[in-house]
Amino acid sequence: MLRIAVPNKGSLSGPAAEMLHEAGYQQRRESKELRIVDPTNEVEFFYLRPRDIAIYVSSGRLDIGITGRDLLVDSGARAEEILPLGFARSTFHYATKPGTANGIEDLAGMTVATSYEGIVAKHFADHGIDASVVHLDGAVETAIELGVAEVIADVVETGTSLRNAGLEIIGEPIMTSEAVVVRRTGGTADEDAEPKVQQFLRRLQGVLVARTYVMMDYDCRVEQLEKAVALTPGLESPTVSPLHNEGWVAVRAMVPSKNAQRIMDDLYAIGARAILTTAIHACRL
Ligand SMILES: Nc1ncnc2c1ncn2[C@@H]1O[C@H](COP(=O)(O)OP(=O)(O)OP(=O)(O)O)[C@@H](O)[C@H]1O
Ligand SMILES: O=P(O)(O)OC[C@H]1O[C@H](OP(=O)(O)OP(=O)(O)O)[C@H](O)[C@@H]1O
Ligand SMILES: [Mg+2]
Repeated sequence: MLRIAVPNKGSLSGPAAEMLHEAGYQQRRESKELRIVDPTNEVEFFYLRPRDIAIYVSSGRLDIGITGRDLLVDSGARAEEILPLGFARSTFHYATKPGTANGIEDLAGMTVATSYEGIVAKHFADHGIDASVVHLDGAVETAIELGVAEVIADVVETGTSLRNAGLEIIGEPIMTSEAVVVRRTGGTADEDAEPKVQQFLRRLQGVLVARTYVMMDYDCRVEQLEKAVALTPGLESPTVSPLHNEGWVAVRAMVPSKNAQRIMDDLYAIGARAILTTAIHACRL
């Protein structure tokens, strides 16, 4: 049975459960459940604090887990990212009151409040900056107003929390993050679990593709086929089938959903007709 760690709370928890559900896995019915077995898929899910997940996985007690890249790095655990999942995207920044510092070199000698001590300590060490770090559990934006620190280092998503606290970002992002699948560094603890891990990853990749692509069908004149195929090259190559009316073909190809409307316009402009897009619910590439 594959043993998988899943976030039990916070920004990662809902989207992770949704993705697992779309991939065909049973999920918990109620937020107090900390462990469930999905017998059909031979998987056991452990609902854990996202911050602890890399630590469990590195210990070898659990095969893989879903957590944030920033939380993985912050933990310092011997675990590695094997698949980015495209949700819970964020950046990690230093921020302070305007006029306090212009760049990270000005942070020397200052006190930085953060919930991500591991990331900040490493960043300072890499840049040879000598500054103090104060660990706070959350709401770190308030630390400056209350005099606990001169600078904060925190997750930024929309920037609303920084703006509300009257803070501005200093320097480039320390890192960019999103949800990721992690396993123990150097391979899954239990070698026999490897084929099941690969199957799990294929299912999640299938969900990612289904979320980012649509299927496009259209009819076009044979003379326009090469131009049309250039607009819709598909992943390998589009399917082209004859139509009953001579001189016409039907074409089918996957296209990135964010470009679908523009491609439909371009196809129409070269004479394609009956252009349809349909959602992909699941796939294996
Ligand atoms: N707006 C956001 N706030 C916090 N974390 C976010 C946000 N957007 C994405 N994330 C990501 O979610 C993960 C943090 O999740 P975690 O559950 O530890 O904190 P949280 O969502 O702030 O929950 P809480 O603080 O309520 O426990 C990190 O990987 C972080 O990059
Ligand atoms: O850029 P934004 O869209 O404002 O999002 C970022 C904010 O969201 C998180 O806080 P959260 O609400 O999780 O509270 P916390 O600080 O107590 O964890 C994070 O710590 C930032 O404060
Ligand atoms: Mg938070």
